[in-house]
Amino acid sequence: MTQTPTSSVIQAQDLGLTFQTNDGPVHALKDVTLTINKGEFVSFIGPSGCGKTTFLRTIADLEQPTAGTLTVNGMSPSEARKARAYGYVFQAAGLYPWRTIGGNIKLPLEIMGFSKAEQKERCARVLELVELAGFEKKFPWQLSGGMQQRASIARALAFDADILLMDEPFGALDEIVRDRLNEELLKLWARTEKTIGFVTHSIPEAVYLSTKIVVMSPRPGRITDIIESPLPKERPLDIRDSQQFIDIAHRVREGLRAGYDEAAE
Ligand SMILES: Nc1ncnc2c1ncn2[C@@H]1O[C@H](COP(=O)(O)OP(=O)(O)OP(=O)(O)O)[C@@H](O)[C@H]1O
Repeated sequence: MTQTPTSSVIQAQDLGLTFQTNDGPVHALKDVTLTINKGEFVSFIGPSGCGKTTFLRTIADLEQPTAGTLTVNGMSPSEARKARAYGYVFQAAGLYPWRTIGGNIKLPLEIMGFSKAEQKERCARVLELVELAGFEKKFPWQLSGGMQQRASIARALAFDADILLMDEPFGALDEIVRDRLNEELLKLWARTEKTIGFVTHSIPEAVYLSTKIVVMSPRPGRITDIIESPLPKERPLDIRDSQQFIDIAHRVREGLRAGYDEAAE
């Protein structure tokens, strides 16, 4: 088998972000050094307030770092945003209720000035990818929560950016739907070869999905462990019963506990 050379897509070096608030400075990120390579699926896990969302938002140029350096595809986050380097999926599906699913997916494409024909073609393609073909004319309220979240993923995929940033996209869904979407997301990742940054609170979700798991802890928000997953790329759901899976989950839990202990000191 030939090994594809790894190239770094996101590179953070000693990255810091301190918010100045009325209650004093909040160190949302401190000394974050991380490389995300092309085609990796990287999860960020940690307790509330450890800076997971802030890190994703900094990559997306929605927050400005106060220390260190960050590059996305070799560019500054602002240049990468202008080059439409990524799609972003938020915690809530965030679909406009007065627009159909197709209308929601086409909206950013409209704003970007894609032709009607191109919008139609892209919309059909991404709906197919998330297995929602045939739902283009439905309104969000006619879809289940899981389907709405898939539509929101389709909208993020419509730009065809190489990087997909996902902030707890399945957090509000029940476990059975979440399992199914996790499986579908892995298939989608394998088909599209995107680089994915994924925020979660769930240890099984992080271990099941990721090639790399970044464990974080709060006050200040920092990385306590980076785990390269030895699991194969092809992952049936029952891989979660394997010893290898249990061992990785154990290491994530240990990393989380270490972060808690340090923060309490
Ligand atoms: N705009 C802001 N102004 C001030 N403080 C902020 C701002 N955004 C985030 N913070 C603070 O920065 C820290 C990190 O927040 P962040 O939302 O990144 O954490 P998180 O790990 O994503 O948490 P959660 O799991 O609850 O979403 C928190 O203490 C939060 O209160």
